[in-house]
Amino acid sequence: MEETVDLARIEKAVREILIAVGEDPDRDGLQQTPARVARAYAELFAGLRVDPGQVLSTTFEANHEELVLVRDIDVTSLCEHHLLPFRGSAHIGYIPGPDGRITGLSKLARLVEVFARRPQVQERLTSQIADLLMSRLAPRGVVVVLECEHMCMAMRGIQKSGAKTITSAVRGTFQRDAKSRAEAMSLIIR
Ligand SMILES: Nc1nc2c(ncn2[C@@H]2O[C@H](COP(=O)(O)OP(=O)(O)OP(=O)(O)O)[C@@H](O)[C@H]2O)c(=O)[nH]1
Ligand SMILES: [Zn+2]
Repeated sequence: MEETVDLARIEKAVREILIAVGEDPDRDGLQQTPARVARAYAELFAGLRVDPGQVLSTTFEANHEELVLVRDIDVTSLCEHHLLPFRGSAHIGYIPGPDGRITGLSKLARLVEVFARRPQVQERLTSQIADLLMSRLAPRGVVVVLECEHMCMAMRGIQKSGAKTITSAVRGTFQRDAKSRAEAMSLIIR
């Protein structure tokens, strides 16, 4: 895992892109742009340098063997095909396992951030969240639903703004038991 982002290299590349599209990278408004874009990319791809497992290192005991659901978590990521944003909401639910371990609610949102700040496809982002929760919390089940609009479909190409892509990843009891899956989905899908 690279420890730091090579800012100088991004700067050089962005300057090249500006020239390639017919701009003058030395004109007043663009002089600082390569450096700004480099810093922006360092931020937008910061998740590549974070171990997502660490996010779930704090867990608590609780006598709650029923659904915990955090919905409407803001999610913004960059599609790995065009490096354009896709954004929307993540809904994450789980049923704690027999040993009753739960995690802090904010950690679910932190987990979304770590995986979203990488070049992504929405399907993988969805399943990475579900799989990490399964492996770290050993819950009875996990359900993750993402609803996002992709700028690569809105700003360019087919140019259909407003289209929402919904992806889900269900694990454990939600996969086996249609009733508990339907219950979770009824709370998620409005
Ligand atoms: N499955 C999936 N596809 C995505 C995601 N983000 C972007 N895409 C799609 O990736 C595909 C890339 O297709 P290509 O034909 O290689 O690229 P393109 O010529 O730019 O495609 P168009 O967008 O159709 O113009 C497009 O259909 C995008 O809509 C994602 O998160 N998941
Ligand atoms: Zn795309």
